[in-house]
Amino acid sequence: MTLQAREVSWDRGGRLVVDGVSLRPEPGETVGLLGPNGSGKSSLIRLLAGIARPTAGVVTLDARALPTVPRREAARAIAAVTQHADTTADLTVRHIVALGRIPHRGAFGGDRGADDEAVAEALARTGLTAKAGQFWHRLSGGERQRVHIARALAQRPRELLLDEPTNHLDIRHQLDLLRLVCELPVTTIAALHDLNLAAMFCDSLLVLKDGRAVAAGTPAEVLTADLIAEVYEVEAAVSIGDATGRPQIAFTPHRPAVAPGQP
Ligand SMILES: Nc1ncnc2c1ncn2[C@@H]1O[C@H](COP(=O)(O)OP(=O)(O)OP(=O)(O)O)[C@@H](O)[C@H]1O
Repeated sequence: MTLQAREVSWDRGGRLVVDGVSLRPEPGETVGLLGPNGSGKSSLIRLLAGIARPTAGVVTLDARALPTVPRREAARAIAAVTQHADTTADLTVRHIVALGRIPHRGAFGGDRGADDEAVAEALARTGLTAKAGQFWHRLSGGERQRVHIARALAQRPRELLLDEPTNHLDIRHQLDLLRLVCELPVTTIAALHDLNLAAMFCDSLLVLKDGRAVAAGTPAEVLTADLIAEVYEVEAAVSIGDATGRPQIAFTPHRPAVAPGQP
């Protein structure tokens, strides 16, 4: 059992930005959410995180409607790193990562040893151990992004929701982060823009367009040249990598051919 969406819709300001989308990840798998700007990826992540409620359909955690799950239980199970996550307080990296432990604290405090261990592990996994004492305002954009991921990891969630987790990272850190996410025994749903990274690391993909799910399946099933032309309106050649057995996408500078009669 995992976090699932059943036919969820979200009317946001009079427009359906998520329109009847279902998502049923296998426990432990990494799901890539794809789609052009404005297709509803962040909105779906907000619904799955319980930050917003769907106007139709239901998000479930272990088959229970999310609003009926006790707040603390949901906060322990689900960690979300949303877009533009920021912190105004000027804390050190270690303090910010330790905020991920808050859902584990009871009325009489928590297990200090377990907290310290989880924070140290999250810092190490995200390559931030040497930066633990540094203040937030002295970090680069990519380092800040890794701090947010580390905070989510320190929470030791079962379900991890990531909205464009690699957008500020250099290529090494992009690869490191996605490799890490895949190795974690955690169900991860990540909105991604880079189709090659999605193909390389995700177990399955869900493609959104105008709020609707237009394709779902393994990267090889989903990432065809036709689908890329239809959804992103770009021309691409798709091959299967010898070393990876996964699709590799090479884009061309041309616009895809349009059907006769279309503008
Ligand atoms: N606060 C809001 N109120 C009303 N509509 C919104 C709001 N935020 C976003 N939208 C609209 O919802 C739609 C989906 O946006 P969303 O951010 O979910 O897309 P996305 O796929 O994550 O896009 P991107 O790749 O650009 O991050 C867009 O058309 C957007 O204009």
